[in-house]
Amino acid sequence: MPTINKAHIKRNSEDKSFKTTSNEHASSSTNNEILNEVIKHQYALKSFARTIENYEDLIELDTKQYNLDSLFAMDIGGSLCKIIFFECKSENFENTELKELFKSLKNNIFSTEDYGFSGIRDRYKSIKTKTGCIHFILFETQRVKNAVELLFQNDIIKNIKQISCTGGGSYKFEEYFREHYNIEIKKYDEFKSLLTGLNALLKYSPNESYHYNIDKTINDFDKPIPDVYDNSKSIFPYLLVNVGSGVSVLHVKDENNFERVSGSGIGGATFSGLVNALTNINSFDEALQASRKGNSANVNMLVGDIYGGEYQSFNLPANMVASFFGKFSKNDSLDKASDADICNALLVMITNNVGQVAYLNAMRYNLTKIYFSGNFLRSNVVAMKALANAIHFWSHGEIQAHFLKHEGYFGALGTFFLNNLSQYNNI
Ligand SMILES: Nc1ncnc2c1ncn2[C@@H]1O[C@H](COP(=O)(O)OP(=O)(O)OP(=O)(O)O)[C@@H](O)[C@H]1O
Ligand SMILES: CC(C)(CO)[C@@H](O)C(=O)NCCC(=O)O
Repeated sequence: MPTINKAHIKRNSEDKSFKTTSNEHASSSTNNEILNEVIKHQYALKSFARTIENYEDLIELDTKQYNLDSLFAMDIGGSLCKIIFFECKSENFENTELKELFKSLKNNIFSTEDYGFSGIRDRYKSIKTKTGCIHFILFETQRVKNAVELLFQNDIIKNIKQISCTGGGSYKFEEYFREHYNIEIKKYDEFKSLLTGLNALLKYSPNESYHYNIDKTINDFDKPIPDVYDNSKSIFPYLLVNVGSGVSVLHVKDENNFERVSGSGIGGATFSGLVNALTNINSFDEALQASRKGNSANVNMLVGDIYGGEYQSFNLPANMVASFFGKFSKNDSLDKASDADICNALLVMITNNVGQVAYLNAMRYNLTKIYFSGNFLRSNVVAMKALANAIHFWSHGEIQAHFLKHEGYFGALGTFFLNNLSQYNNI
């Protein structure tokens, strides 16, 4: 078995164009660029999906029954733990002790937008409902234990008896929650939750989904364009491609009818894992930013490297990737690649693979609409545009790629709805 010579790459990364060798060495200008890009994307989505409307079908939470348990829902995945916090009105608590605890919980959560090493509250994603506001928080799954302690102080934990939860971690951490906090995990299936959250927002929250205009001659090529729905038409059927740690592909036929038709083990954690193994970069956002500066031709074997130019008979241009990371098969090429080149090649490789799996499954089930969810696409504009272009190109414009403001939060949101909304009580 060949071993990846990470140390070799790291040792030789000194003279490369992108010099981020660790978090502490990242220059402030790099950090600013990351921030700018993320803020620009978030700013564009700011006005999307801010409320839940059209309540005829979506019955509101029963305001008389609030307790601290029902305000939370979690989705503990392979990489990230997503948490929903529902901020109801404090007068909904009849019990004075609970009312006070709720106030201190709110103070704790809203005193900051960053919790510990990895926790983030996505302020621009919060959604107003008739009786309160839904907030979205995430942590790295490896820090889920700290997350509980940071969010809920001791006196609050004692008053939480049960938390609704989905994702693999609802099984993996069940015992831990019981033993350490005396909290029971109420489990919900991850795909049922994912679709409950997604369908609710597609139907009731204006502009949850958006697309990119793939015509580069149009000025707003760079901007996410909100999808406009005709309320008299069904949102079904569609293909959902969830790019989390791994990739799951769901054929969604209608509200209560879906099938997991495909998947791929080449997903978000593959990206993060290989960035970690091959470079000195150790955060997802930094890797995305680095990928923008990289030249993957230092890493990938191109058609031109094999043919000396294009492969004319079959229309394969010289700059087309013949084999991702193919140049690494020659030892001396390792020295020529920077961390940024590697990040770029990895991002494109994984995105291309996701795109192909998505396109082929859409063809297989004759679907013209693909939604992409999951945190691999979190502020990942490069990947989203690449997916939009690839799907358009391969399908000759017949299939459109759609993206979602709440990217990786639908599982947690669906769990929150399933646990609280009476319309789902019979499920
Ligand atoms: N701040 C971040 N920290 C770590 N990974 C991030 C971050 N932001 C985005 N990601 C990417 O998102 C991926 C996880 O996505 P998501 O939260 O949808 O999946 P998951 O629920 O953890 O995984 P699964 O559903 O497969 O169990 C990571 O593997 C990484 O590629
Ligand atoms: C295992 C799950 C479902 C956990 O969310 C996900 O990571 C996934 O779909 N992985 C890909 C598995 C496959 O190759 O089909």
